[in-house]
Amino acid sequence: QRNVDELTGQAESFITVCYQELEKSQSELERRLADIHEEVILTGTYIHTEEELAHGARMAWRHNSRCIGRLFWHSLAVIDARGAETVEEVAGALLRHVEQAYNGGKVRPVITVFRSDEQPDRTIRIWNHQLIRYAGYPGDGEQPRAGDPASDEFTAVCRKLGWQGSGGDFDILPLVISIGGEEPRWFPVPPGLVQEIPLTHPEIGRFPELCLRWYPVPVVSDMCLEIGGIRYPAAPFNGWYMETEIGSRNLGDIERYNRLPAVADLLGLDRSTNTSLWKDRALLELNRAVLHSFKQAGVSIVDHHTAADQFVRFQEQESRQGREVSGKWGWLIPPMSPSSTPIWNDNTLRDLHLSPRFMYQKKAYA
Ligand code: HEM
Ligand SMILES: N/C(=N/c1cccc(CO[C@@H]2CCNC2)c1)c1cccs1
Repeated sequence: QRNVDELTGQAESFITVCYQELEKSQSELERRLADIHEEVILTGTYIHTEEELAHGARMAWRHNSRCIGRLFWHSLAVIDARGAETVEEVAGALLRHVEQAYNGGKVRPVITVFRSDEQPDRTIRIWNHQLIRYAGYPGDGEQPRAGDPASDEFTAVCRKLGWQGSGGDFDILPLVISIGGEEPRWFPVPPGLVQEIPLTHPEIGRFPELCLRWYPVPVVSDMCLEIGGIRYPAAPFNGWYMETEIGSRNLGDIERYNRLPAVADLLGLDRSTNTSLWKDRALLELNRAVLHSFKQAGVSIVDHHTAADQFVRFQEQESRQGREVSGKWGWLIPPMSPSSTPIWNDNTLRDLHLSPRFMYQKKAYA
């Protein structure tokens, strides 16, 4: 009985706000609430309409306290894939998501929502952290490591399932999907689907000697979307990149590709002392190379200053709508030159833990 009351309460809160924002009438709201109440009593759950699913997903983005890119929350394209039954159908939907999101370089924010987790034996899980990501190879005593250390564990799972990579720094991992307790199935990403971007620099002609590249679209695929008490454990979503994610973190972090020394050496910087600020100069040129290369390739990307300004516009927009903004300062400030952005001095940010929301969930493997 508790679950029925808890679910009914969560449904009521969501539907009330959702129908208000969609400017539906009071009678339509009351009818929907009565129908849901009956459905929950009869079946123990309830099914979202396409409209409720779409607006709920947009609200979950708008609510996320860690996201700097929320100005465009209203434009999220929502693909309803709750009817996908087999792993083959799921894999097909994921490949279509990547294509739709890339959109020839004019990246579109898209989310694909698969069925909710009512029936455990039919629950779909995507084992990838992101649909497109590079493999990681720890190497052994003799062999040097290769690829993205963040992918080492998942890459080992893929190899155990029979997938083979080239062992290089930029092998694109397969899609790994499971349904209920079944063994996961893996599907290679077709080579032509991902137009990777080789990194060049606007002034440093020898930059390509670093042999660096990155994929155009980040599609996070391991978070759970919760709307009005209903959980969707497979709901991959993408936006476009902010350049520092690639330049400062993915390629810059010591425990990731750790390329700052190589960039500094190419620049002929003095790495024998911190006071030359060689790491800072390497970070700057690496981030400039990322922006330059994406622009050259005609692929959407945002720099951290523009993204911060857009976040301030989002705060103003939300204030006009009479909504408080949920924010986590430590996540919203960019990893490069944070104090030069307007977010730095914002001491009003609070994490409001709003729902609908995106949640972390137990890894599908290990
Ligand atoms: C449109 C362009 C977008 C940009 C530039 C952007 C930027 C970012 C950045 C830089 C982060 C921090 C990531 C990190 O430090 O690892 C973030 C976090 C996040 N974003 Fe956005 N975002 C965008 C769109 C979206 C969309 C479309 C969604 C979902 C519908 C979304 C949901 C989230 C969530 C859930 C997090 C927190 C992830 C976590 O806790 O690990 N974002 N965003
Ligand atoms: N630009 C982006 N960046 C990210 C947004 C959310 C999560 C991530 C990756 O998160 C990892 C876990 C915490 N940091 C790295 C990256 C987007 C991905 C999907 C929509 S926008």
